[in-house]
Amino acid sequence: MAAESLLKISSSKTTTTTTVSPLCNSSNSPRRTLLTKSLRRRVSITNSARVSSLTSSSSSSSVSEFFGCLRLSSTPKLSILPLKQRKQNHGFTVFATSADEGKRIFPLKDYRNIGIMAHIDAGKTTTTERILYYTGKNYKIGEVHEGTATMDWMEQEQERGITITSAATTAVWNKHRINIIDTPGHVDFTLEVERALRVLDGAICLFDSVAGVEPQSETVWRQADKYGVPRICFVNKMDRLGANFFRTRDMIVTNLGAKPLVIQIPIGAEDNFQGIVDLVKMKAVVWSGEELGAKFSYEDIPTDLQEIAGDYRAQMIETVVELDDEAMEKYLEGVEPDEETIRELIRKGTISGSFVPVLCGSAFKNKGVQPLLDAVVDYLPSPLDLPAMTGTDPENPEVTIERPADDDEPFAGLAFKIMSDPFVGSLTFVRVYAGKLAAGSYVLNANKSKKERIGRLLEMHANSREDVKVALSGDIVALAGLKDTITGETLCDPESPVVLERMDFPDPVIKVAIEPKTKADIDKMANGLIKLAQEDPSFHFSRDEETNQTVIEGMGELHLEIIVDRLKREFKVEANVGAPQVNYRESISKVTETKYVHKKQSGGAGQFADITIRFEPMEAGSGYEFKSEIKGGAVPKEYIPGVMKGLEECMSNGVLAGFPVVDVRTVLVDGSYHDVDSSVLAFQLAARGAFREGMRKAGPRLLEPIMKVEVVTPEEHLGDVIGDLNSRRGQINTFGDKPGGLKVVDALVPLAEMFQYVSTLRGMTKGRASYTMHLAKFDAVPQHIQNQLSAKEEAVAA
Ligand SMILES: Nc1nc2c(ncn2[C@@H]2O[C@H](COP(=O)(O)OP(=O)(O)OP(=O)(O)O)[C@@H](O)[C@H]2O)c(=O)[nH]1
Repeated sequence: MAAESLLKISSSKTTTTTTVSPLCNSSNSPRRTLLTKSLRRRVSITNSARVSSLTSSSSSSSVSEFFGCLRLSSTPKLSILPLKQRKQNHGFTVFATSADEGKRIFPLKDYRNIGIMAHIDAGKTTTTERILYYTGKNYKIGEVHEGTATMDWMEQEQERGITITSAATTAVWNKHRINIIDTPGHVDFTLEVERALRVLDGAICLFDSVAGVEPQSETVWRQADKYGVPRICFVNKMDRLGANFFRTRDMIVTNLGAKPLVIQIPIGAEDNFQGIVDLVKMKAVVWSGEELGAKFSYEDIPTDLQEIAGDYRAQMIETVVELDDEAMEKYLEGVEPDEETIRELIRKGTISGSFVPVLCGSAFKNKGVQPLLDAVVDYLPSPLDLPAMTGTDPENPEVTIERPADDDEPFAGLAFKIMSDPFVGSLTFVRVYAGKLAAGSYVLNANKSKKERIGRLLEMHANSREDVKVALSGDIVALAGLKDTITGETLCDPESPVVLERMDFPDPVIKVAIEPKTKADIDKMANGLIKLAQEDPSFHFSRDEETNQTVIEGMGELHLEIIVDRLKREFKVEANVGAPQVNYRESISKVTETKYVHKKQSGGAGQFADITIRFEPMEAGSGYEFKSEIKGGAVPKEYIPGVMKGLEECMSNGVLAGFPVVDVRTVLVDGSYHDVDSSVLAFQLAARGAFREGMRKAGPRLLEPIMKVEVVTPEEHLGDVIGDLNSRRGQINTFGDKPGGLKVVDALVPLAEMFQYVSTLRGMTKGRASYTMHLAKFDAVPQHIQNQLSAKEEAVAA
């Protein structure tokens, strides 16, 4: 995965965030299990083990083994009002349901599956709340700063005023069904954005018109590029002091390398922000007030804006006619395309990624939201506008299978999020790509070759829900009652199996030891951790049998803080938490060859295996590779899997300090065997021996995460900020200026030196500076620190 790690700390809100990446791996890769700690001393479970241990009785022993004993609490029943009653209670009509008795209500061409993404605090949740209000689904608006926003339904979200989990909801605008996923801006939760982007067809990218394009916007923009998600930009907060639409437009070019297509310009700014000029209609859209539901009217463009509006309209038309020969020819003859053609061409260019339409407004002051919804409908794609989803045949991964968005195709959907739920146990969010999915039916989990029964199908509205009988292609629904399916797996028609492309998950970069405050809470903590890990593939936990400690691993300090907080609130477990530690990696610096003979003769059948392994360093981010160069059957084919397994097992536990080994290729170059005494196990044991000896000779190195840190500070604190970064082993790269007389410092600093930086920075600058950071690379740690960490590991092992 190419996403990068980023950590944002704002002095005004105590928040810390991170995402990661170069070492990210696919969840089905062997490296997922390698992440967990030493096999020799520690026990850990993989995601799939977590899920099955939770839900199937046959595997419950693995959980009991893990935590001594574990009792799973029974789940209370969910009481949902019948749809009719709910409609009456809420006093609004729900017509978003996709199917009535299996019959499609909204044609697929009228579906928009969209996400809203941006930097922290750009206004994603506020905009979503306004969308819900204006589409008639929310009868009472929630305000983020009052802690009543519908989409931010977790207690922590309401208290902190931030979004942690993606919430899904459905709304209707202009006879189109819009499925919206509100995503978090904090980088510790970027996995949520990644998951959403994987299943969405289009996105609204929000910017704060004062700050412009901020670091996390860059990160999510690159994530959207990775999945080829068409998007439109909304320059929000035009009412704020210092709002500047055109500067933000320029930053879209310079910071994101994108081609903006300005289709609206603001009328006024800051206190005087009144509305927008719609360059497609060439009309002013002016709101009569700032309150919720304020009316707007189409008017003539104010005189002082006519020239600039004309210029931007000309630019817009010149850009769009390039997409169509006929329109271009007419334009060159002096005939402008009509409104409908302009819209069609903007749609074409948005979907093909030729440009990104740019709009503006103020979600908070209720200006610009309705035209934004129009743009979603007009310019973002329906599932029919995108290439058919492809996957592979589970029996034969070489064979590619297409699943076009069509209700008559065999069912295929992707589970993209698991959410633990106090009422139904757990909810699995699924994007239906093709076919139909009915409550009570059986589907195949193609990754596990296991059938699953769909207990209930729920259409989600933030934290409330409605039962539906059938989900159709294009829908996003939550399923209750699945037993074995985890995030990223494919559910499909058992008669037409297909495995859709899986999602990548980032590897954790920090970890802390955690223990319940009372012994009685051991079971409860285990139960809670299993459920939380089920929901969040970027959160891992393992148990160190020697120290009797449980270690939780995640994407940043805030990520783990929220996990501990959720343990307390949702699972009623008070926990003691240790100091955070960095997740190091181990690698090698030179090529070496090691011969190892495993030989045992103790009466009965003996054990014999002789192998020569070459260890080679690989480029950063390459992970681990095994190759065989055996010729003439020196090691018979049937024993080679034993060698692979033995080496793979050791990769989770490097020789220096027991950290996962990365960027190493192992090559089986030679060996010999015994007709009677050789076995797969003997070769596995020989491989382990070769690993221990070979790695020590190959110049082992400890690698640490190095963060790219950007600090924005008033000039008077610049000296203190730089001095402090230097004392943290930081390497200052550049200085620059930011709007408002602020200075910006770019530096590379080891993550190990950045814990609690937020408090230091706040103290040093009286809360006036802020910083963001993301993972730049893994690099060798200085020798004296490597020695300290190795010594510590040896002491534990002794
Ligand atoms: N002045 C002004 N304030 C706004 C506007 N939109 C949102 N805000 C405020 O900005 C703050 C952050 O808004 P949110 O909607 O929580 O932003 P977010 O992007 O969802 O934040 P995270 O989920 O934490 O990343 C809140 O106090 C909002 O009231 C706007 O258009 N104008």
